[in-house]
Amino acid sequence: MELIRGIHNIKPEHHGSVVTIGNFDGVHLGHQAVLRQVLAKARALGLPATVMSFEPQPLELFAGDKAPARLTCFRDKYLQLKQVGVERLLCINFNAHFADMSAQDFVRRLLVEQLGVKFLVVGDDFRFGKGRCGDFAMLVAAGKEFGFTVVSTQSFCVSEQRVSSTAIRQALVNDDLLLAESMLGRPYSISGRVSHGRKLGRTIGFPTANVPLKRRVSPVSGVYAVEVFGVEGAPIPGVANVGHRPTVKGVRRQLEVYLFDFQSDLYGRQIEVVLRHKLRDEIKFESFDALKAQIERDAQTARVWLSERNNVQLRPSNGIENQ
Ligand SMILES: Cc1cc2nc3c(=O)[nH]c(=O)nc-3n(C[C@H](O)[C@H](O)[C@H](O)COP(=O)(O)O)c2cc1C
Ligand SMILES: Nc1ncnc2c1ncn2[C@@H]1O[C@H](COP(=O)(O)OP(=O)(O)OP(=O)(O)O)[C@@H](O)[C@H]1O
Repeated sequence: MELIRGIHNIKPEHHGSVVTIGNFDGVHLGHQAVLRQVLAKARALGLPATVMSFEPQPLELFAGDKAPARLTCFRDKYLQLKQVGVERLLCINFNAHFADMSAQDFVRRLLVEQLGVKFLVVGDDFRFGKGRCGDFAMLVAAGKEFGFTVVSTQSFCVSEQRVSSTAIRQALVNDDLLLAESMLGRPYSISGRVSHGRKLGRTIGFPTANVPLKRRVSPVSGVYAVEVFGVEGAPIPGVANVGHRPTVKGVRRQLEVYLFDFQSDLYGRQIEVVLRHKLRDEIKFESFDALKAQIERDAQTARVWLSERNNVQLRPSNGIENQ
């Protein structure tokens, strides 16, 4: 998949495309349905399937700290879009200058002159341009004038609820990991590179791999039974905390994971931590010893939960129990 970083990097050879526009945070099942539509049309027209997305997301510019939590960082979004077969990702730096572009300029300069869009797929509630003045009707009218087709997406629902990044964030805040999974089409996970921590964990028998969340606001917090991918062929079970570690006066929020029965060095490795089950909220303990005792209990509960889950999954589906 070709990544075009910014409008200034759109080249004449990028002219002529089938485009969809949005944040695509999480690349959930609703997004995937839209992308299938885009890919099918792109194949039929012999043009590249192109996603236009924004970094930061518009609300991250407008609302700052009050912006909704992010389901995926840009790296994961890139990989997920690539995996579904998108050929081009145009990532627009959503800054004050871009936000100031009029709806007319967005259509004429960007969509028509630079991208030469031939077919556009957007939600019928899509708004764009300075002051969110542009809407679906305006795109349809512009399509007639400049010779491109605009279609709206059909709502993709799970259990009669429209799948959206917002609904998934809400499910995660409610600790409903299974509902989030049913809308994402995969379990919720956090990926990142393991960095050096304060190395206090190992002094209490729980060395942890730290994954900084950087500027990303996480929709989850607390202690989870997890499985870690990307280290060995098979996932490694463990227990993780997402939070700012009030007991040790931690400042920044991060993900810390203790992998069961695992000794090797993970520093610098890119890992994916799949959250399987929430155990509890993060709390401030009176002492480091009390924290240690609780982490021991957390680890034990996580081990039991994960092994029971695996036993259920290994059980034959014809109802005959293993002896
Ligand atoms: C399973 C688990 C649960 C944790 N729960 C809490 C908690 O409730 N409160 C807290 O302040 N820190 C919690 N922590 C974070 C510890 O404070 C942290 O792992 C320890 O200080 C080691 O930090 P280090 O990686 O910088 O060495 C937890 C860590 C793990 C692995
Ligand atoms: N469930 C869905 N069914 C059909 N189209 C969808 C669905 N969810 C999103 N889309 C469409 O996918 C494109 C990108 O969506 P975008 O990421 O902006 O919205 P979203 O997932 O609904 O997020 P939010 O909850 O933040 O509004 C848009 O054209 C949007 O209309």
